Amino acid sequence: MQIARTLVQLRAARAALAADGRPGLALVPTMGALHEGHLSLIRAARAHGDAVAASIFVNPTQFAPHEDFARYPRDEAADCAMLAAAGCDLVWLPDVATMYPPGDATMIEVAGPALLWEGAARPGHFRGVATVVAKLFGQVRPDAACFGEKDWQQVQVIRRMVEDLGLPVDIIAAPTWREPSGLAMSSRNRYLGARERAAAPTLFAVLTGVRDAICAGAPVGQSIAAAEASLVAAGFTVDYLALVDAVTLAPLHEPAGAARLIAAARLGATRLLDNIAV
Ligand SMILES: Nc1ncnc2c1ncn2[C@@H]1O[C@H](COP(=O)(O)OP(=O)(O)OP(=O)(O)O)[C@@H](O)[C@H]1O
Ligand SMILES: CC(C)(CO)[C@@H](O)C(=O)[O-]
Ligand code: BAL
Repeated sequence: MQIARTLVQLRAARAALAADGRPGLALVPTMGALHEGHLSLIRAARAHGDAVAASIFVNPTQFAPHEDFARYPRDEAADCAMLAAAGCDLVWLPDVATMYPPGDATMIEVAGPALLWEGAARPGHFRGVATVVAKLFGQVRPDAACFGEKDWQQVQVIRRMVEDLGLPVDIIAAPTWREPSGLAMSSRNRYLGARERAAAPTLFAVLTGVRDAICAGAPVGQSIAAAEASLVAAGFTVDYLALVDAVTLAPLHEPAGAARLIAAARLGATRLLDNIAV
């Protein structure tokens, strides 16, 4: 596995892959602190592309000032070992000055699917995500890029940006990788204390319960209100739990077309996301 830390090294590594007869490249953007969910993306990317690159960059512009940028888990050595073992060909490890050079003055603002939910709970978050993903695409020049459905809204925002800007990158969405308890794997799960970890799988259990109730004909508003009450009883603070159009993220009052149940809820200081198809 080649490791690139500068744009010069990245270009050389990219050229070496092409010279090796592997012109197609799929990128898996990450913020590191890797787990099995990330490795499932590497496998999905391998199934699509000739070669696989991963990037690791904890992107400051997608964190608000009060959020966990400074304490976000970082373990580059363990991440690189996991990527190499998973068959990754290239890892891109840029620093902040490479991603945001002096005088940097361009940000990408997606409206539409970025406005509600995570966009409302974390103002500026998707602006940072869209900007860094567009930069990564420009630097790595992948043919495809793979993102996890765990961050459902993020996938829709990136698809919107790629379509609107005409970026030549196929977006692959990979299913959410879960622990046996049902808890969606996430780098932030390592913030959970023992009691919080025991309560965390309730989020997925509650989502599947709401989905089943809605599919059996129960009213959406009533099912969601009952689910929020169950989450609060389990110790969560609910940021949102909503039935939405799977692509536009517009709220739905009854299931129609491709619908998604999305949720963000906090256990202590740890914010968990999850979603399922309805
Ligand atoms: N459990 C999972 N299943 C599938 N994809 C995942 C999972 N967890 C993360 N991903 C995907 O991995 C990519 C990188 O995500 P990131 O590095 O932020 O990890 P994370 O576990 O989502 O961390 P965080 O706790 O910050 O949300 C994203 O496309 C994300 O959706
Ligand atoms: C896509 C991403 C790597 C951009 O920083 C990040 O939002 C993430 O890890 O999901
Ligand atoms: N996986 C989403 C990245 C973030 O929470 O900033």
